[in-house]
Amino acid sequence: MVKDNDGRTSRIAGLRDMTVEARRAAVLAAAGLPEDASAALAGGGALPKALADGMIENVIGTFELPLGIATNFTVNGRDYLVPMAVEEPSVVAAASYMARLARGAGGFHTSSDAPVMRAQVQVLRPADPQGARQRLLAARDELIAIANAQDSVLTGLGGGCIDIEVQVFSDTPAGAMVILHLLVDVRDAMGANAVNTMAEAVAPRVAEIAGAPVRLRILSNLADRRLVRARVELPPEALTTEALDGAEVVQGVVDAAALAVVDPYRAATHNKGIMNGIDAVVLATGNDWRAIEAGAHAYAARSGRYTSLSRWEIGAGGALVGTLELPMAVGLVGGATKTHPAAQAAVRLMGVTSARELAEVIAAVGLAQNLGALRALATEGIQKGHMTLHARNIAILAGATGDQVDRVAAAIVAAGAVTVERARAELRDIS
Ligand SMILES: CC(C)(COP(=O)([O-])OP(=O)([O-])OC[C@H]1O[C@@H](n2cnc3c(N)ncnc32)[C@H](O)[C@@H]1OP(=O)([O-])[O-])[C@@H](O)C(=O)NCCC(=O)NCCSC(=O)C[C@@](C)(O)CC(=O)[O-]
Ligand SMILES: NC(=O)C1=CN([C@@H]2O[C@H](COP(=O)(O)OP(=O)(O)OC[C@H]3O[C@@H](n4cnc5c(N)ncnc54)[C@H](OP(=O)(O)O)[C@@H]3O)[C@@H](O)[C@H]2O)C=CC1
Repeated sequence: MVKDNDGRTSRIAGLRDMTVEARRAAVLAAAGLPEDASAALAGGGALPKALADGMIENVIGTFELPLGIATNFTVNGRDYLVPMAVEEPSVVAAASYMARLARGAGGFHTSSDAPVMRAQVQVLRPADPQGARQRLLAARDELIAIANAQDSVLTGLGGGCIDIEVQVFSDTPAGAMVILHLLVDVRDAMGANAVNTMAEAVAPRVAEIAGAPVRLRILSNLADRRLVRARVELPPEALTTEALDGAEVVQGVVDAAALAVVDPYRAATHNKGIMNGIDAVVLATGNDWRAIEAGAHAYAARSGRYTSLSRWEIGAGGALVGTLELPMAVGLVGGATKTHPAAQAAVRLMGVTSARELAEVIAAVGLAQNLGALRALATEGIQKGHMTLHARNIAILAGATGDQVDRVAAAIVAAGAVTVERARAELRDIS
């Protein structure tokens, strides 16, 4: 077992072949977590009804998803076991596989901006939009002070409103508008509530200064001051398959990725593959996946044309170099991150101690997921690996239970017919 310098390891041989209980125990042991984290990760009532009732409205129960662990991740020289809540087969396997390949080449390298969010305050139809803009910019210090008076906890932690920006839209369907942005360092929070409070607090003074009414006061999910970046570099040998040498696979990945740069139809699917990994970790850690999705796709369209969030190039020595950059507004406090017991246990399992560290690991998972799909698409095609794992779902749909599931799944994969009809026939044969 390779261990990193924290004594934690993300490499657990044979994990896939264990029972669910044995896997959970192995994962907790590898993460150095005590047994008491086990119940929260096991599901089956880990989110008490009373707690759920306090989280949203009109609660009638809880809804569960499988929680899997992506293995093999090394990010900036540190090992991470990554919790992923997702319903789609082959996502966890593909991420783990690509992380295993990356691990042999130094793993993933990441960086991130300070956790700065934007809140927007919309001023409607000022008589003098440019004059209003300049008056607001001149009142920068006063507006920052009003904003920061709202959250002494945040400012005490070194965060708070750090700047303002003002933009004029002289022609909208509702006339001219001046939009003030508050730029707020939200530290370890996702930050929506924190910045919304500030936006509402500055609004009356903004209206006074601009000489016109204010309407919207809300954060922007295009968190482009809070970007995260991940990079991986794989020598061609790492990508060699039975049928293709490494250089061919590298070229195949680069070719496949190029279409997503220029074609929105392909970019949507390519980015969906990235979000397969990102959303699963965002969800497992109790974060707001709609916010992450909105930010990612708005960032992908920032030039006016929707494009790929990642880039794949051929670097020195024929290495495959992959890079990903996107907004990542995730937190370790606030929202469900501190109330949901499984989310808290997932964060402990990862061993992240800041929102930025969490964001960076998530970006590494997104890049690994993207490579998993591209490698499969550039070589054997997506159906082989994906459908093999999907076969278990099909077996269950056909009515298989217990050990019938694996037997039926193996039979329909061997027959090359991963369909419910074939699974029913196989089930009849073994019953
Ligand atoms: C599925 C694999 C990994 C099989 O690939 P394989 O070559 O059969 O795998 P393997 O059995 O040789 O195992 C290699 C490693 O993969 C992992 N692995 C392998 N199997 C398991 C498993 N059952 N449970 C847990 N981990 C698994 C595991 O890490 C293992 O190493 P180990 O740690 O064992 O030494 C491969 O075919 C693959 O990566 N396929 C791509 C799958 C994928 O991308 N799925 C996403 C869903 S499709 C989609 O929604 C997005 C898409 C595709 O449209 C995006 C786009 O178009 O860009
Ligand atoms: N468009 C969108 O995306 C929207 C999203 N939301 C929701 O907002 C929620 C997230 O808002 P968020 O502001 O993060 O949540 P919270 O308001 O729950 O948490 C943030 C607060 O936690 C306190 N805090 C304690 N320790 C820290 C620390 N280390 N770093 C930062 N803050 C700390 C701060 O002050 P204090 O203790 O004084 O509160 C801070 O204001 C999510 O549930 C999201 O779904 C809401 C509206 C819109």
